Amino acid sequence: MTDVPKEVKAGRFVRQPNRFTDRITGDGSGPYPAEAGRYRLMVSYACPWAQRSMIVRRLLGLEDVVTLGVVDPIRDERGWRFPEPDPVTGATFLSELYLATDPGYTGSRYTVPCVWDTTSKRLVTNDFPNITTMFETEFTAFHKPDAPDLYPEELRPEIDELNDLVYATVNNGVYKAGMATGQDVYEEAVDALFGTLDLLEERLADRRYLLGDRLTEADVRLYPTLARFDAVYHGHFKCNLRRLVDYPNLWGYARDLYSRPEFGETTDFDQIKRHYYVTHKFINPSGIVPKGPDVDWTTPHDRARLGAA
Ligand SMILES: N[C@@H](CCC(=O)N[C@@H](CS)C(=O)NCC(=O)O)C(=O)O
Repeated sequence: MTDVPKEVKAGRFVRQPNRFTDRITGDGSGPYPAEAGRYRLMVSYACPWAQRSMIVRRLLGLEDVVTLGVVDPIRDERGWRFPEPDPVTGATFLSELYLATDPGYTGSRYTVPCVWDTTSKRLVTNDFPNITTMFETEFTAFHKPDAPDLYPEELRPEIDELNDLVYATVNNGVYKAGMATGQDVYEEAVDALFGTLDLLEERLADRRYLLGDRLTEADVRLYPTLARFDAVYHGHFKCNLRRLVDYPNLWGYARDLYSRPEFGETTDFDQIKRHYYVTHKFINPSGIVPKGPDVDWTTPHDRARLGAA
């Protein structure tokens, strides 16, 4: 397992395209109508892309509508494994679900998050941005009464634009830095990452959330990367120009979100650290998991002064 991943080409990490990109529909058109109890979201607590879908599922009150399957945090060459055979699908490895859907699957990885349809016994999607926006826009009939509108029509252009920047330089930027096997490629990724973090720090000086005084999809996209920053990306991925705790606004913003159960209870620092440090053997051959950092995510954040809850 010390081999460089297949997705690193000429020193540069190029993420594989998502194989399954179907959509569940609220209006019942197409093969995957939104229905309570029909779909199962497969996640790992370690994975930032999966945490976003768990946060949105909780914020919208979809816990009884879309069930949750959770894999072990440590992966070997067989990929993600369920601690017990998954009671709904019977799978022991996540790969079984990929191969049941497409026996000729040729991707180099079987990824979480993904959504399984218990009726057709197929994966509907493993396209993480599609999963959150699908919960937000196609499951409205099942949202809890006071559910926030995380993807309001009038803010979509601004949310999408910000998400594109945050994806390229921050969410995926940390992977580009961490997986780089060329010095220039690494430095380019780190410079872009901290350039965006500096911008976000400024943006959050007078706004409680990225879009102002309401929580949106943009916050859900950024948070899981911040939650992993000092614990993993700063050391393991060499993103060490600054730590999250060195950015007063970003750090306060991250603690503000962490204090809500949808964010805090889906953040498992132990699984996060064990996953990255043990699974990425080509970066950390010893598999030693560092003890630190010694950071208190529950210190008061004083962000309420900037706007609504
Ligand atoms: N679907 C996206 C993002 C999801 C993703 O990368 N998930 C990671 C965990 S954070 C995963 O499942 N990796 C499995 C593997 O590398 O075998 C992708 O294919 O790149």
